[in-house]
Amino acid sequence: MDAVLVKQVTKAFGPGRQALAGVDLAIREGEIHGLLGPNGAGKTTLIAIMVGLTEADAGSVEIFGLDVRRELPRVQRMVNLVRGFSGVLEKVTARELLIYYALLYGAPLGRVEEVLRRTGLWARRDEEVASFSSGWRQRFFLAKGLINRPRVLFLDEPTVGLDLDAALAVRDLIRDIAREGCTILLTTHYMREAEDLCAGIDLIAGGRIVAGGSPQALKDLVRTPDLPEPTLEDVFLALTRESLEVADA
Ligand SMILES: Nc1ncnc2c1ncn2[C@@H]1O[C@H](COP(=O)(O)OP(=O)(O)OP(=O)(O)O)[C@@H](O)[C@H]1O
Repeated sequence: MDAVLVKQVTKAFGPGRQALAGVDLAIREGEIHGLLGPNGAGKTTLIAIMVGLTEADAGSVEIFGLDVRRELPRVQRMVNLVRGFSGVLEKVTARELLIYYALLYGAPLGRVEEVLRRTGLWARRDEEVASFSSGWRQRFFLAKGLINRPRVLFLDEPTVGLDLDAALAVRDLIRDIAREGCTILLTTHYMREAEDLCAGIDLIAGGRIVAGGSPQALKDLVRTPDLPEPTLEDVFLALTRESLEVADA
């Protein structure tokens, strides 16, 4: 069974403001799946629909066979969402905040220690999250994202703004989380990150999926005698620009 199955999802934010124009997407259980696209392509809107924060105008999303619209409370117990650039409360320690989230989700309090250890935050559990550097903050948000043992974790630009070392540490953590069986949908503007982490990638532009497949399969799509060894950046530029030119024509 697919962990996530999206069929013909559309969403408009008013007349002439079509954010998603019939998106199909499938993610296999246990996979780290990339959703890549230029600014305004529809990635965040699609994630919001997949986790039940926003309603699609048409189409359906299933998480492990459960329809997000009809089974929202059950779906929300199975998923979690981590965004880059999230704010945190002042004057509260990592442990205190995680206890709060555990109570909110009805998770056993023992889960707090587990996620603190899992994310390397145990030694800093009694420090204020507001005092953490961006990289440590992002670890905290991953810990928060794991508090309800999600089967699918949505990561919307989880390494945005991090320096290389911090980004690499977060990527390692993402890989470990997937290895433990969690399915992950990742958006990122860093092609290297997508290539390092993702088994499958969908490219979205102008609210439509323009190509999908493994990083290698995507490169094969744009390989030419002039460009015998395309990078994922080449793929991204060629396919997203092409689709936007068609949409503008
Ligand atoms: N709440 C909203 N009201 C009106 N328009 C919106 C709203 N949210 C998104 N949009 C529009 O929908 C389109 C898709 O936006 P979305 O944020 O999903 O793109 P994105 O791919 O996540 O972009 P980025 O890479 O910049 O985060 C954009 O044209 C955006 O302006």
